[in-house]
Amino acid sequence: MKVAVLGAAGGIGQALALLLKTQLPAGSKLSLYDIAPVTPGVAVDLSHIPTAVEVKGFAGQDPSAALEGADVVLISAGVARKPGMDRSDLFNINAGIVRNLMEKCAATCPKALIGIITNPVNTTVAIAAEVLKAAGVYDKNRLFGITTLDVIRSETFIAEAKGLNVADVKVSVIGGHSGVTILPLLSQVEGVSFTDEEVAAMTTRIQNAGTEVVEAKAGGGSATLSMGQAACRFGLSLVRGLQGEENIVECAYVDGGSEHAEFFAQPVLLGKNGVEKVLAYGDVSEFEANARDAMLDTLKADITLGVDFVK
Ligand SMILES: NC(=O)c1ccc[n+]([C@@H]2O[C@H](COP(=O)([O-])OP(=O)(O)OC[C@H]3O[C@@H](n4cnc5c(N)ncnc54)[C@H](O)[C@@H]3O)[C@@H](O)[C@H]2O)c1
Ligand SMILES: O=C(O)C[C@H](O)C(=O)O
Repeated sequence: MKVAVLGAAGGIGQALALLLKTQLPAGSKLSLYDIAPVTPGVAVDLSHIPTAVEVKGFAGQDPSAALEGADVVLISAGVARKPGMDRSDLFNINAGIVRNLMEKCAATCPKALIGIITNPVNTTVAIAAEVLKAAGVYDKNRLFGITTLDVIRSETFIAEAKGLNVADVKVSVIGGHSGVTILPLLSQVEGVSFTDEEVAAMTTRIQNAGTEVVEAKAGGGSATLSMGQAACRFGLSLVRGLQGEENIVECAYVDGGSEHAEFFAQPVLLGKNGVEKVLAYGDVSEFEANARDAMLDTLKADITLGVDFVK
């Protein structure tokens, strides 16, 4: 199994690479690419960790060598927010970065499962899809916006608030990955109940958690370590699915035939071809139904921005 990380010298990329080096199955290959010249050095550094995962690093303008034979590609290349910015403010720089990297993926590893981390995810995933379509290699089951950070935040915050063992807390987060498009389905969390006030406050906390980190880092970037963990969890789930393990379910932002929008985050069953089945997200409360319906104009506009950028 070969996993490529694009943006591997960055805050997320290095954390993710470390976790993958220690957690990928024995015999895996880890391929690190970034425009930063330090990237081969990051790979050398990681290669001294005694696990049966081979690491190679590539720098420069062309990621092709890093992508050759990749089964999974995780993309965190791009710029991150500073205080006062929305994720959409990253579009001007990150849209072109994702488009260019996806052109290389389409040419070099068109069958790979591709997970997009680079923000604004609601839009960059649409860009990725359009590039793959233009190259004639689009398979909607192989492209994912990684929204796992919203899931692990929800698990953490709910466990803290309710005094639960976090390992027992399971939460679906649907919609997209920014502001009101992030919708945790608190009504479905087993073994806990929330007052209306708690639901409103917890939903807002989860929606604003990225900003919480951006402000706490005070100009030093956005979430990197928690995102490294989230991307590792998601990447390992993709690998497990590819290896034929059953019942691997993660929430992800996919082109899954949703009635709500062309791309929509919801639980998906993963398998040997990526998305095996898009799962229904189940019954929702009145609060959640209203929040879901209220997000759709924003989400659709985010998607259209990406489609138009490529077309
Ligand atoms: N999906 C999520 O939940 C989530 C969470 C956190 C951050 N993010 C996003 O992830 C992205 C990366 O964040 P970060 O904190 O790692 O930023 P960072 O600045 O620390 O790292 C970004 C890396 O991308 C590299 N890069 C830039 N252009 C490149 C290109 N064309 N090809 C290859 N590499 C390139 C840079 O050299 C840098 O090493 C940001 O857009 C951020 O908003 C997403
Ligand atoms: O908030 C950001 O800009 C980064 C990321 O999307 C996050 O949710 O932490």
